[in-house]
Amino acid sequence: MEKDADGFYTPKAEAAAPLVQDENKDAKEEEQPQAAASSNTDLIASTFEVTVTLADQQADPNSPLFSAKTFEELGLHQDLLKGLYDLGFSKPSKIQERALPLLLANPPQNMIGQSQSGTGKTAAFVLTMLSRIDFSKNKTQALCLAPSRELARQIMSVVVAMGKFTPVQTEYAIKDNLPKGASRITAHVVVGTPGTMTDLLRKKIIDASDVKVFVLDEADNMLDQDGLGDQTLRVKNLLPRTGVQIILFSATFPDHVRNFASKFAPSANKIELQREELSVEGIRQFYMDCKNEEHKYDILVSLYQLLTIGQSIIFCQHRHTADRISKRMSAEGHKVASLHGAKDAAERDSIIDNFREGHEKVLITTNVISRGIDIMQVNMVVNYDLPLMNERGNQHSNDAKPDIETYIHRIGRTGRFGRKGISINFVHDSKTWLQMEEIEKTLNKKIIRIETNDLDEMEEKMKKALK
Ligand SMILES: Nc1ncnc2c1ncn2[C@@H]1O[C@H](COP(=O)(O)OP(=O)(O)OP(=O)(O)O)[C@@H](O)[C@H]1O
Repeated sequence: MEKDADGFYTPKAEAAAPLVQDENKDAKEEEQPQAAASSNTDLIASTFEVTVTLADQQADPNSPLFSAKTFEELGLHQDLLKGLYDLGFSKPSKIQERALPLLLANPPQNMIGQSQSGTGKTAAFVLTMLSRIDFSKNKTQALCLAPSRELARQIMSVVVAMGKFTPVQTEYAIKDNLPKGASRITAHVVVGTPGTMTDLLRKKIIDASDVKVFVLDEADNMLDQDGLGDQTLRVKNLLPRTGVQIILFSATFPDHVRNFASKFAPSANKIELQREELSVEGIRQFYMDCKNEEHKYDILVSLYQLLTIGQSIIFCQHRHTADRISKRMSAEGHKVASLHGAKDAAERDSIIDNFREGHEKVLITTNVISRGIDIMQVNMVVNYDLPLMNERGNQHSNDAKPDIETYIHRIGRTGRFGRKGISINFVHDSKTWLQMEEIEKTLNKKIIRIETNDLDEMEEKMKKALK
């Protein structure tokens, strides 16, 4: 596929032709000679199944037209293929295989896409944004929203890396990131969080008149009426009424947002996971039976050696818990970092960057980075507090419900793209027991006990799980 006279990268519907031919010619997955030798694509054993429902009910979702075994078949511009190879991507992952032909087809259609954590959803929507931009126009054409600044920054790094060989211009819509006095953003792609994005659109700093792709990453979270739903809807209402392809991606779409998602992205093609398929195979889930709240802290400290073999993320329900245990551990000579939403923007950026670069090995945090964050070296996640539903009063009530979606996202910070990982839940009373049991039941996945008083057994079990 070439750029047309206007400099527009067109993911033409003709891409369908070679797609069918290749599929018939040879069902084998061929190695791409151009692809980087270091590619780790073989790590992704696609054991999970997705259900594809096309907006066009006459079409057969299992047609080879709607699946692509190679990036070349997709008719991606060669500058994007170069970007992919430069990143070491040699062939599409399962979600990319199924989603990209639908996302890139013309005329553009909305998409609601679900696949497990760490399976490559970002590349699917980033390639779509980059493919639809007319680089000859200095106008904003793609917007992407994420629930946290950390995730927005990570998505931006993928846009920049995949677009390395294109003339793409990018800008953030996150707090404290715009140059002072900026009065106009003309970047092709703007990635941000909903509050700041609304602000920039309202003030006409971003002119939305040419926007043709609107992506919500972690879409169930972005649409949740108890959370970011209102702000996200405000952004949508500031975009052109027609001609915008709406793309929603997440590893989870709980029932209470599915309806709203279908209204938000009407007539969307849908890719869905079965509920039993939600948690990733490579993540071994454990629990430790702690005596009480204080014992949880002692156990965490005793785990420190193991936490630092690779990198670990410790999730707490509240900011003050994250601060308290990180201060205490630091005072006792352990090197840990803590990150939560009450820290200022610059500090948040430097904490996550340090962790990403491996300067810190243990990060104590809250749900703020439970979603989307992709750091391959993280091989352990600890639920110091189990995630609980965020209903008013619920967290402290005796029948507080576990937040299954957040649990899936939290443990999904490990076991990325076919790697092995461990998650450990701390339970310490009958309430937390019941909550963990509910998680186990809902996900239909055994959570294995590890003794808190036998460090050797613990280490052995964990090392085995990571093999
Ligand atoms: N085709 C590919 N080949 C090689 N690596 C890939 C490919 N696609 C994605 N990856 C890598 O897999 C990792 C996980 O991808 P990504 O962060 O997009 O997952 P995700 O599905 O968005 O997860 P989450 O639900 O947690 O947000 C990233 O490090 C990415 O670089």
